[in-house]
Amino acid sequence: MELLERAFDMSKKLFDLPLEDKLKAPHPKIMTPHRGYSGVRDLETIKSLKRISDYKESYEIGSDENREHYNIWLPEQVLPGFRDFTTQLYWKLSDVATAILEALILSVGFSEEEAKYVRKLHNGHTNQLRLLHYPTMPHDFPQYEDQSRLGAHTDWESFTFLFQDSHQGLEFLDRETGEFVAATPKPDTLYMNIGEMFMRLSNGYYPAGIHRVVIPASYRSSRYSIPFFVSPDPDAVIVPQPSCVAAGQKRRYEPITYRGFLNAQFKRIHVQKNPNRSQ
Ligand SMILES: O=C(O)CCC(=O)C(=O)O
Ligand SMILES: [Fe+2]
Repeated sequence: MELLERAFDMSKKLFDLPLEDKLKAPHPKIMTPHRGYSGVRDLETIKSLKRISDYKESYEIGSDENREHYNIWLPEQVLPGFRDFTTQLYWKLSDVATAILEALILSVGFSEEEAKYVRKLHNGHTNQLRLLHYPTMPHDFPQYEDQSRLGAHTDWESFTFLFQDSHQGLEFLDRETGEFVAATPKPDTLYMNIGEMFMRLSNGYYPAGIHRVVIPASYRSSRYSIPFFVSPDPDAVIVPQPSCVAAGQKRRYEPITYRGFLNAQFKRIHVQKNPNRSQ
C-alpha cells in the first residue's frame, strides 16, 4: 500500500478507537506541548454558538527530539504500530519538505548566504504532523448560514502540505478574483500553501495562502485530512531577506521570532475569542 493510503488507514484506526482510549494520549489544556489527542467540541456548544466551525478531532505528532513540544504517545497496545508508522511518516514528509524548501529558495532567488540561513531555520525537528478527523454531522443538525469545517485562515509557520481523503471541502482563496476555489483531491497531487513565516522571509513574494474547509451542502459525511506544517526554529529571527527588498524600498515586515509571532496571535485570539486558530 502506498504511504499516504497507509497514513489515512492508520488515522481512521486511531479515530475509530473508543474515546477513553484516545484520551490515553491527551493534548494538555495549555498550548505546549502541542501534541497528542484533542477531542471534538460538543454539539450543544456549537448549537449555542449558532455557528458550525471547528467540529473536529485531531492528533499532533512531532520529532522525538523536540524537547519543548515533546510527543504524547498512546500506550503501544492501544494501537500497535501507530508510533512507528507516524514517526516514519513524519520523517518522510520532512524529507519532502527539505526538497520543496530548496525549490522555494531557488524560485525566490535568495543569495547563497540567505539560502544558507533559510535552510538553517528549518532543521526538521520543529515540524508538525497533524491527523484530522471531521466527524459526520448528525442529519437533524440545524443548518446555519455561517457553517464550515474550518474557517478561512492562513497557517502561521513556513509552509504546509495538505493531504485529504476523497470527501473534499478544502478551498483556497484566489487573490485575483476574491473567490474561493476548491482544491479537489487528485491522485499524485500535493496541495501546499505558504504560511506567514515564509511570506515574511520572502518579503511577501509568496503571500500566505488563505484557505478554509467547507461542508458541502449535500454532503455531511465524515472527512479525514493530514496537514504537515513545516516550521522554523522558534527563536531564530525571521526577517525579509535583503535580496527580496527592491533597491530604495523598505522591507514590508519587521523582524520577529516565530515564538513572538505565535504569542501575539494567541493574545489576539484570546481577546477576540475567535476560535479560528487551526494549528
Ligand atoms: O483539513 C484540511 O484539509 C485543512 C486543515 C488546515 O487548514 C489546518 O489544519 O490548518
Ligand atoms: Fe490551515
